[in-house]
Amino acid sequence: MSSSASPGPGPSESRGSGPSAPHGSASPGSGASAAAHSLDPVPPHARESTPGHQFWIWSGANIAPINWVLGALGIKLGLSLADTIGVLVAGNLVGMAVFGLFVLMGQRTGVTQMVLARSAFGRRGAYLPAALQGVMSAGWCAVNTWIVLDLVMALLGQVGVHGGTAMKIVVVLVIMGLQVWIAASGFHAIAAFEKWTVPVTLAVLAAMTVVAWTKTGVHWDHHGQGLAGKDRLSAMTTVMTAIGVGWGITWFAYASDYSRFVPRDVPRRRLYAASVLGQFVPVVWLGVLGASLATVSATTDPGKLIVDAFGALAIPVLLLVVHGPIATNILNVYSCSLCAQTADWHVSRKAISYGVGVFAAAFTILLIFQEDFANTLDAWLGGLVTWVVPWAAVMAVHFYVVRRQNVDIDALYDPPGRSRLSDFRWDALVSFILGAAATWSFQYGVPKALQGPAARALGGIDLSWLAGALVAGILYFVLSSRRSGRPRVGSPA
Ligand SMILES: Nc1ccnc(=O)[nH]1
Repeated sequence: MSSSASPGPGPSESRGSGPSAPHGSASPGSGASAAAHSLDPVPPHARESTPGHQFWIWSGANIAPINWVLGALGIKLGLSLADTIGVLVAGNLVGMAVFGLFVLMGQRTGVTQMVLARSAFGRRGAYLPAALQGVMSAGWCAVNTWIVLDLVMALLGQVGVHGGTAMKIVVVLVIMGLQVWIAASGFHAIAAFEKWTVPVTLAVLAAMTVVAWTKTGVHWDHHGQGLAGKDRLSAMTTVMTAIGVGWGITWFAYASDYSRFVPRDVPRRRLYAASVLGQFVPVVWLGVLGASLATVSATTDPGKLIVDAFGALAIPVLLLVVHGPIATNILNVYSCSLCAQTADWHVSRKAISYGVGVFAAAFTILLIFQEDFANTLDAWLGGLVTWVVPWAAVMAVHFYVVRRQNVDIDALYDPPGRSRLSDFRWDALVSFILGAAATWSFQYGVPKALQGPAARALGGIDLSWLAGALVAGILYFVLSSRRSGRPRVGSPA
């Protein structure tokens, strides 16, 4: 086993600052400023995270109302409750199992997910996934904030505080300010926030669930629109892409940004289990809660149904609802700032975080005036799966099959133009682009633009994630082995 996967005495070793030192310019590998530290491999002495932290981070990221809203999607598309729950459980089992593989990349290398992408895509080729991931995480920041607004207003109304659009905008600004502030403080602030707040939130969620399942009259035998044959398969596969497998997939591009703080001697199995369960438990729990409540009322938000059934929960539910976007978006803002640095944007991580906040606040306010909820949401999720799937397939094949987990860490930080990696690695870029085309062709989303020709030919069955993963993964394997023969362990990649 080569030692090349350990950070070694890289540039960060001599800096001695914490992993989130925020000042100055980001010039990874220059050795000149503490700022680059947020992108550099995390040195062994700064790796203090545990599987427990990772569990709370990933649970926090998913104990959010967006998950019950999405759980209701299957019911809205006419599926029975049993089919909806089946898709949620099976899809997330598969999606999260693969998510765990991306978590392990970070522990092994100490490197962020998008810097790792340089290994496959090239020093400048990685600008493409980094830019996409940057836009996606900033977009999430807006979507997660927007999705709770109506509910926050309804709950505030319950406790006697009433207001209109102006008050919604105030709520956006307060939530955005909080989340950007925590994210700008860095990984330790994020880990501490999740560790202290998530257990409380889980308790509220448990109380909500008891009320939901005893007092609201859930129809456990809900048959939906009695879909059968192709119609049923079409709706099930659409839900699978959006929130079954698709949900785990949307998190692949974040995994290593947090697991890089876990020491290498922590057993991989424990880290894998903690991270995968941290995602799986709240996603499926909230999804099932949302789906079951959608059988009571297709139009009323589940949080509102619960408060209507049990008014005393109004304040705890309000806290849970406001906590949701904050716990998720601190990850989005933090990972977004790492993306900007990966694209050699020489601005401090803190400045980027505040910039993301301003952009996301503006975008959230724009969404307030957007009417078509389901369309907007499915378009957003479908669009993500289109690029994350082929990127992830290339990365997984590159890291686990081609490089056999041995990536030359120092080479990742060579300056652009003079990198031991090529600037652009076309085998990865071509596989990525053709994989994205395949994903889109096989997609059958809610909006027309996300209904590709292959999916239409199949009568509306959505196999996008599978098609994209196979095309990008197999193509990358073939191209990369043709180019270099069998790659030598430990050679720059
Ligand atoms: N599913 C998600 C992936 C990434 N960020 C989010 O906020 N949500």
